[in-house]
Amino acid sequence: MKTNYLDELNNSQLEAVRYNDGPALVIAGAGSGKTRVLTYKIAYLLENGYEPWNILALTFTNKAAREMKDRIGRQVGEQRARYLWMGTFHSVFSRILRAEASHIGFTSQFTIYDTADSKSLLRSIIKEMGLDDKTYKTGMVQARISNAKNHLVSPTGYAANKEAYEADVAARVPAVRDIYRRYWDRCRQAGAMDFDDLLMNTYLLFNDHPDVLARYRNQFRYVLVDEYQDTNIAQHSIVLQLTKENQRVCVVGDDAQSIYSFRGADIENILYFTKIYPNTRVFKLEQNYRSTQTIVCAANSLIEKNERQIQKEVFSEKEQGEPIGVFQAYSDMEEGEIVVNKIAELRREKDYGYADFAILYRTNAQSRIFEEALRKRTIPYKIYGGLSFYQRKEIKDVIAYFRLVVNPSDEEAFKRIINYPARGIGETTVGKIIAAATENETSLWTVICEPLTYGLVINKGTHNKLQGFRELIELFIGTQGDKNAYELGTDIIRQSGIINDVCRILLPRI
Ligand SMILES: Nc1ncnc2c1ncn2[C@@H]1O[C@H](COP(=O)(O)OP(=O)(O)OP(=O)(O)O)[C@@H](O)[C@H]1O
Repeated sequence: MKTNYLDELNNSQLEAVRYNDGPALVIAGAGSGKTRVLTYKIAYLLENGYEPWNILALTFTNKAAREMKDRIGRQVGEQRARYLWMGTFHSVFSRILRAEASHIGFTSQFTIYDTADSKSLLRSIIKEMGLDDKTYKTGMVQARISNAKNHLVSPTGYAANKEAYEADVAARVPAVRDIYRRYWDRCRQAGAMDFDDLLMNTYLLFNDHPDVLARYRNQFRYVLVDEYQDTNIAQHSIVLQLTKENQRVCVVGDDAQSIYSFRGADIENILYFTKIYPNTRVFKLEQNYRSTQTIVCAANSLIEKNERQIQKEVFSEKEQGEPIGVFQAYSDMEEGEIVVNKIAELRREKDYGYADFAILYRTNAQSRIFEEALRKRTIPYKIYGGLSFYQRKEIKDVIAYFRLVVNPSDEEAFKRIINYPARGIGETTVGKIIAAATENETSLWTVICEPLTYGLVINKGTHNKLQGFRELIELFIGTQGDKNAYELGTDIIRQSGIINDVCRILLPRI
C-alpha cells in the first residue's frame, strides 16, 4: 500500500533522502534507519524523474536487495521496481560481464568458480608445480591471490611488485607469484572467473573499453551503495569509474561497523570519501530506534575507543532497559548450559516465547555445543547460515554436470564429475589429461575430445571410458536447446547414473 513515506522519516533521514544534487555520504549508526533511508531515497528518485533502469543500488547480500526491492515495489508499484538494477556487487557485475564478455576474451557462458572450486584448482597447481603443500597451504595462497585481486593487481603487476615479492619471501612462500600466474591462465582456459575476478574484470572492462564504460555511465544516472565501509579497493574503484563524471552517488555506511578488513575491505574508503568527492554532503543518522539506552551506551563506550573514526553521537530515546549481564564460564560446555538455563529461566519468569531469543556465536563450529544444550532441554531451535543447499555434495555434483554442458572448458566441473559416478577413470589418467592441457594451454575437455592430437598416452580401455564420458556430455549439450533446466536436470541425474548411486546409498542392503 502506498503511504506518505516522507512522514516516516526524522529530519536527518529526510534531508538524506531529498538531497540528490551531488555526492552524498550517509553515516548511519546501527539501527538508525539506514535501510529505510536507502529504500525511500530510491522511491523518491523514481518519483522525481528517474527511470528504474537508471538507478543502480549495490548491497552486500541478495537478501537485503530482495527486501529493499519488495519495499520499493509496495511504494511505487512492482512493475516499476522490477526494472531497478539492484543486487550485490557480484550479482550485478556478473550480469554486466555476461553481456560484455566478448570484450575481455570470455564467452557469456563463463563459469563462476566458488571458493571450493578455486581451492581445488590451487591444490592441483601446487601439486603440479612440485611445491610442498604444507608450506603452500591452499587457504593461504588463495588469500594472497584474492588480496592482490581486490587491490586490482594482476599476475604481471604482482610479479613486478617488489613489496609483494619481499612479503612472500619473508613468509617463505616465494612461488606465490608463479602460482598466481598459473591460476590466472588456468581460469581463463577454463572460461571461468572466481568471485574476485567478477570485480577485477569489471574494473578492467570499464578501464580498457571507454565506449562500454560510457554506455553504463549513461545508463546509471544514480548509484547507491550500502555498507560502504566494507567495500574493497576494486569495488570502490568501479563505483568511482561509474560516477566520477556525473557525481550522482550516495553511499551509506558506518565506519564503526566495518567487519571485513580481513578480506580487503578498506575503512579508508569511507573516511576519504569526502576527499575523493570534494563536494560531498555528509548526513549523520544518530538516533537508534532498535535498542534500549543501556545497549546504545555500552556500544558507544566501546566505539569511542576506536583510534580513527567519524565523530557521531548515537542515542536512543527508548527506555533505559535492563542492565547487560556478563557471565564467565570455565568451558564451552558450561557456556552452553548457562545460556540455555538463562533462556529457560526467562521463559518461566517473564513468559517469553522461544522466538524471543537469539544466540549469536562467532563461528559455525560453535553451534554444536549450544545445540546439544538446547536438545537436552528439548528447546526447539533454528540454525541460520549453516550448510547451504548449494554446498551439499549431491547438489554440487548435479550442478557440475550443468556447468560442463554450458561451458565444457570448466576445469573444476570436469574434475568433479569425470569419475562420478564411478566409471573407472582414475587419478593417474586425470593427471595426464591435466598435464596435456597445461602443456598445450587448452582445456581438459579439448584434450579428451582429441586425445591423439594432444599426445595423451592411455590404454584402449581408458580411451573407451573417456569416450563414453564425452558422448554422455555431448548428448546433454545436443539436447539442452530443446529442454528446460528441469528436464535437462532429470536427464542428467538418470543418464549419468547419479540417481542410482544416491539410491544405492540410501537403500537398505539386503
Ligand atoms: N524515523 C523513524 N521513526 C521510527 N522508527 C524508525 C525510523 N527510522 C527507522 N526506524 C525503525 O528502526 C529500525 C531500524 O531501521 P533499519 O532496519 O532501517 O536500520 P538500519 O540502520 O538499516 O540497521 P542496521 O544497519 O543496524 O541493520 C526499524 O525497525 C525501523 O522501522
